[in-house]
Amino acid sequence: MYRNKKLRIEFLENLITPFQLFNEFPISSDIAKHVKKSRKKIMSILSGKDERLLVIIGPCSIHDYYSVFEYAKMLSKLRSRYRNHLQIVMRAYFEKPRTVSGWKGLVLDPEINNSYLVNKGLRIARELLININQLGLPVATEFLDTTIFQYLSDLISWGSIGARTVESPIHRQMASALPFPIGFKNGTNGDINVAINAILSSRMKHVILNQDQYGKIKIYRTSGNKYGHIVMRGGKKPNYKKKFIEMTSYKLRKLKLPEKLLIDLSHGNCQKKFYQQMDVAKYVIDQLCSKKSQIFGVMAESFLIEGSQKIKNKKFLRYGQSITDPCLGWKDTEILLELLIEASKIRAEKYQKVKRTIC
Ligand SMILES: O=C[C@H](O)[C@H](O)COP(=O)(O)O
Ligand SMILES: C=C(OP(=O)(O)O)C(=O)O
Repeated sequence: MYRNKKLRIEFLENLITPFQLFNEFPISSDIAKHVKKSRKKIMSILSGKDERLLVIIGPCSIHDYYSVFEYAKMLSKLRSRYRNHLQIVMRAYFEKPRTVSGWKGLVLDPEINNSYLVNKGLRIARELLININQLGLPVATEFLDTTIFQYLSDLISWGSIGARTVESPIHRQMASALPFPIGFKNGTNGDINVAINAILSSRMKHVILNQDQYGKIKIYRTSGNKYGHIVMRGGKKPNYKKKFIEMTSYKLRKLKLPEKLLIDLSHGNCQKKFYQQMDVAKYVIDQLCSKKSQIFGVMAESFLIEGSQKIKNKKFLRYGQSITDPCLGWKDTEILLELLIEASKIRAEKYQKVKRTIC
C-alpha cells in the first residue's frame, strides 16, 4: 500500500470519474427537463412570482436505498395531491458534516463501518437520485465535499450549505457555481451574519479549482448564483420567532438583498427534540396566516419511523429510522403537510384579496 511519509496520508483507491458515473447512470431527457422545471419553480417562489410555500422535507440522512425509496414514493403522492399550494422537495442528504466525528454519510461510507467505499456510495446515491426524480419529486441535498457536486448536481433542484461550513470561502465559491437555489444555514452558534456574508459572496464570480468530467483538475471561473438565501435553523436557542425574522429581514433589506427566509423546523429550532418540529411549524403557520410574511418555505426532518437509532451493524438497523438526527414519523409528516397546506391556502386567499382590492 502506498504511503507518503512526507504527508499524513495513505492511499485507499482511485475515485471513479464523473464521466464513468454518468455513463453507468445516465440522466434521461425527461428527468433533465423535470430538474430544470423544478429549479425554475423554486426560483419563482424565491422571486415572489409563485405564491406557493416551498417545503423541503425528508430524512436527516440517507443510509439505505429501499427505505428511502419507499418514503419517496409516499411523498410523491402527497406532492401531486398538494401541488396547487405546496412545492414539495425531498431532502436526500448523502453527506453528513460532523461537529467532531461520526458517520460521514452514504457517499463516504455506504457500509456504515468505516470501510469508505466511496465509489459504491456515489453509485447508490446517483441511482437513488435518478429514481426519486423519476417519481416527479425534486430533490434537495447538502454539499459538503467540494469534489462531490460534479457527480450529482445535475439531479439536484435545491442545495444547502450547512451551519458548519457556511463561513468557509471554498463552500461559498462552490455555491457560486451551482445552477440552482442555495440555502445558507445560520451558524451553529446562531450567527446570522455568516449566512448573509455567504449570500453576498456566492452572488459574485469566483475562481475555483475542480476536476472536469475526466478527473483532470482544472481552473474554472464561476458566474455567481443570485438565488442564495438564508435558512434560519436556530443555534443554542431557536430563532424562528417574529423578532428574529424581523431582525434578519432588516439586515437583508439594508444590504438590498431579497427579504426571503426559509425556516428549518428541526436542528437548533427544535433543539433536536423531533416532535417540537410540530410546535415550530404551528408558530410559523401563524406567522404565514397573519400577514404577508418574508417566510417563503420550511424545512423538516421526517422518515418512515419517528426518532432515531444508534449506529450498529447494517443488518440490525431498524428499517426506515434515522441513524443521525431524530425525525418525525410518517403519520406526523402527513399531519404537518396538512397544516402547511391550510396555511398556504389562507395566505393565497389573503394575497388574492389584497390583489383584488388594489385592482
Ligand atoms: O444534521 C445532522 C447533524 O446535526 C449534523 O451532521 C451534526 O451532527 P453531530 O453534531 O452529531 O456531529
Ligand atoms: C446538518 C444539517 O443541518 P445544519 O447544518 O443546520 O446542522 C442538515 O440539515 O442535515
